[in-house]
Amino acid sequence: MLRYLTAGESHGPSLTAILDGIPAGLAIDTGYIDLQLGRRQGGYGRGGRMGIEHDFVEITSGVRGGMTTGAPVTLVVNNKDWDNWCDVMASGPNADLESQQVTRPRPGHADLTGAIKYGHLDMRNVLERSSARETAARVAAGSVARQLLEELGIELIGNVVQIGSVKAMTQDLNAKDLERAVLNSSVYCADPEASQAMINEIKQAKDVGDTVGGVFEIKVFGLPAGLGSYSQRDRTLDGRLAGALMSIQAIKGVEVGAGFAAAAIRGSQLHDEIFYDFNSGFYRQTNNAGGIEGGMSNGAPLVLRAAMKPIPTLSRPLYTVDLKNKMPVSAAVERSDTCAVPAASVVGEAVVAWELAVTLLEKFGGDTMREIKERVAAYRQYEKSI
Ligand SMILES: Cc1cc2nc3c(=O)[nH]c(=O)nc-3n(C[C@H](O)[C@H](O)[C@H](O)COP(=O)(O)O)c2cc1C
Ligand SMILES: C=C(O[C@@H]1CC(C(=O)O)=C[C@@H](OP(=O)(O)O)[C@H]1O)C(=O)O
Repeated sequence: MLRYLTAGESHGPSLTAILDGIPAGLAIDTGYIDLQLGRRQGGYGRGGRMGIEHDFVEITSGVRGGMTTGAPVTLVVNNKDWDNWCDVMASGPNADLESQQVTRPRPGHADLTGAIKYGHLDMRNVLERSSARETAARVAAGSVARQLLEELGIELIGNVVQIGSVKAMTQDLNAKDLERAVLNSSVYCADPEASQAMINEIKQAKDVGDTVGGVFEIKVFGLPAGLGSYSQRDRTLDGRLAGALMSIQAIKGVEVGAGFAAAAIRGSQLHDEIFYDFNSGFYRQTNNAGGIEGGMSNGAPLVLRAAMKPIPTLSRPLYTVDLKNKMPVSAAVERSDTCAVPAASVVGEAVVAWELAVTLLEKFGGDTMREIKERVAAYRQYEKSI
């Protein structure tokens, strides 16, 4: 069974992910993990914190000589900002709990409900863990899963398709060309014209002390048919991927394939007709299903979209109520991002990669990469020959 946990506060010393169930014999390239961590820090619209951090991974267990051993893999990403926060964040009795106390909850953030739930007056105790800083650990974990998938010929890439009201044109590209186009854009959008308009949209929001959200699309190429299952509801691939994407901070909607648009068209226009080729097996000429039918991958590329709301911390803050005296005040203003949709797209890639690795190991089992590769290769032959 493949699973992981993360721990760590936004301004604490570090973030940690413990990955359990990673098969032995997987080559781990820390440079690859660092590349993904760097992408997550980037994207036009990020705030001052990203100028402080320079994320890279340290592996403290489960890997020897660049190969996984089958033992739990521990990944650590240090917070450089800790140096500026160690007095406030110290775990001992001498911590300076007063100076950075947060008592003015930000509408749209976890502050108020977290304070009620965990019984805090100082909402620093909430925001430290609810912060999307935690997604650095998730990207590190997802990058390990992604290396496993890549060894099996499965590739994925996130593409920002909307920022505020600016939408990109559909890009029907193969995995490599899509990745190239995304990496070329400072908002991680494969459509160069839309990229520039998206940057302007973010600038305009920032100029008036506001924030902006958007939509990213994750495409996965090279999946075998049959990951996930219809046999129990908690095993459906679409349910699990939607859950993974919705678990990212500020994600408020997920679509698979035609998604919400499917509700407005007839079945005859929507469903992907099935064809057969004697060399390559079953295929479809359209992909409105987004690569999932009956809770299982159907062999076509996966197409998932996630909608992100605008960042809750505004430099022209909204009204709120001070927890100390219940008087109306402006919400706390923390240093903040204006738009983090490009970063969220990299987090989306990571959580999707992880979930796919889980379902893949569920189907094929195996404690070593050799076993898994043999089983996947045999299954791919079977898929073609059926
Ligand atoms: C990559 C990323 C960066 C984020 N940056 C900020 C930020 O700088 N300021 C902020 O208030 N919220 C930021 N958020 C969003 C909050 O973390 C999120 O809205 C909050 O945790 C409440 O969760 P919810 O929106 O899912 O309800 C970011 C989210 C992501 C995914
Ligand atoms: C630190 C990261 O994102 C943070 C997410 C975040 C939030 O409230 O979610 C608030 C900001 O933190 P700070 O208050 O330290 O500037 C972002 O910078 C990161 O992505 O690595």
